[in-house]
Amino acid sequence: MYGVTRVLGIEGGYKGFYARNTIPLTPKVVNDIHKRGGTILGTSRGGHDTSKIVHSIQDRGINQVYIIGGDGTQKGASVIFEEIRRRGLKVVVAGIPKTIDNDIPVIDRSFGFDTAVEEAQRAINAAHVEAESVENGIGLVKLMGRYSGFIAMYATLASRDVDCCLIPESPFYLDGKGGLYEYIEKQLKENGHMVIVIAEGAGQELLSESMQQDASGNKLLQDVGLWISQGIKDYFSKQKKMTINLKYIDPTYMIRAVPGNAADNVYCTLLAQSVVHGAMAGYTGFTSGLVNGRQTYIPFYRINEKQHKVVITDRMWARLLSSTNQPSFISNKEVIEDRKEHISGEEKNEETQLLDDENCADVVPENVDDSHP
Ligand SMILES: Nc1ncnc2c1ncn2[C@@H]1O[C@H](COP(=O)(O)OP(=O)(O)OP(=O)(O)O)[C@@H](O)[C@H]1O
Ligand SMILES: O=P(O)(O)OC[C@H]1O[C@](O)(CO)[C@@H](O)[C@@H]1O
Repeated sequence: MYGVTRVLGIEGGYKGFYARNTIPLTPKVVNDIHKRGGTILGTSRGGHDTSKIVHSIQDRGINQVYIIGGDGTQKGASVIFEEIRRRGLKVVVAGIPKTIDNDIPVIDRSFGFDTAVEEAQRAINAAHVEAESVENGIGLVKLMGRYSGFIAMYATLASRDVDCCLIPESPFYLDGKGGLYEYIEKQLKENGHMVIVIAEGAGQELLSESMQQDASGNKLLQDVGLWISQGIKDYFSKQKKMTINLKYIDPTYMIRAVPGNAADNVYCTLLAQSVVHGAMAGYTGFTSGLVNGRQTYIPFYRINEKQHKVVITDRMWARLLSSTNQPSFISNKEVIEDRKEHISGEEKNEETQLLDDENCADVVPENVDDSHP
């Protein structure tokens, strides 16, 4: 359509700009890539040397740069865009939101998220089958989500087999009234089994603090799945003298490695075509994505101004609580504070904009435990 004859793929993430060869991306090379998981270009963490990257873009005579990845990648793209602008180069920089975590703000969802939620169903289903087959069975599934629990929340909502979903945004506690152990005991007594989903970033404040970071500067997390498995086993064997059968499933990399599903493949086509149209129309410094179902170009500064996280005082989390019947682990006071924070000024999010304040009673979810300090 635009008469482009040369498209280069940069290998291995940002460091590939200055450390490795390029791959010519011809129609033949990319023809079947949507049927494979992973990336034919390779990926890496760290290695964002802005000056070297922009030198390499200049040296190679590249005039449009399309950068595919998660929230960190979009930040890196923005820094490249600023440097290109500073040098006065005529080079477009555009971002494509691709991450299973769905932690990129503004847009409806990132490419890969839908697939991850779908694939997580298989693990949750396995956990349910295993838990149901034994006496006092607990199926525990760990899902990805370092800082945001979208995969865990949506996988839980989709499955309906989950009795408790733990995410980074919703602090929880183990012992005492309204705690996780009490809830597990109740579920086992009532149903004989239960399924727990935990996002990898959940409850990290309860584990010993890790100071380590990966090459991109992301905090290296402790394995919360192993930790909580051990905690539950110890609690029931030592404190309750009760036999439980806990099966822990960690499908995280298996989920990330699958090819995109149909919905994600359609979304990917839409993102790819739109981002090229945007660049060809002369836009730069933007990420392409759906907002309220409409294709948009969002300036990097808007994409990168905050982290996208589950808002636990919004309706989606309330829907989850009422679907699992788990304790909310938060007090009325915390809910009200949190709502104030999220409803203030222009920060009103899409969910809360559906009703004006005057249409709302002072609603606090019924299942909020008011008794815990
Ligand atoms: N603030 C930043 N400035 C420049 N580069 C950054 C910044 N944050 C991250 N990057 C770079 O972006 C790349 C990807 O970042 P990161 O490893 O955090 O993954 P991501 O894009 O968030 O995707 P995911 O976490 O979903 O795998 C890395 O090369 C990292 O160095
Ligand atoms: O172990 P790795 O390859 O650094 O990736 C783990 C991280 O990648 C992500 O899946 C995003 O791709 C995060 O949810 C997770 O914390």
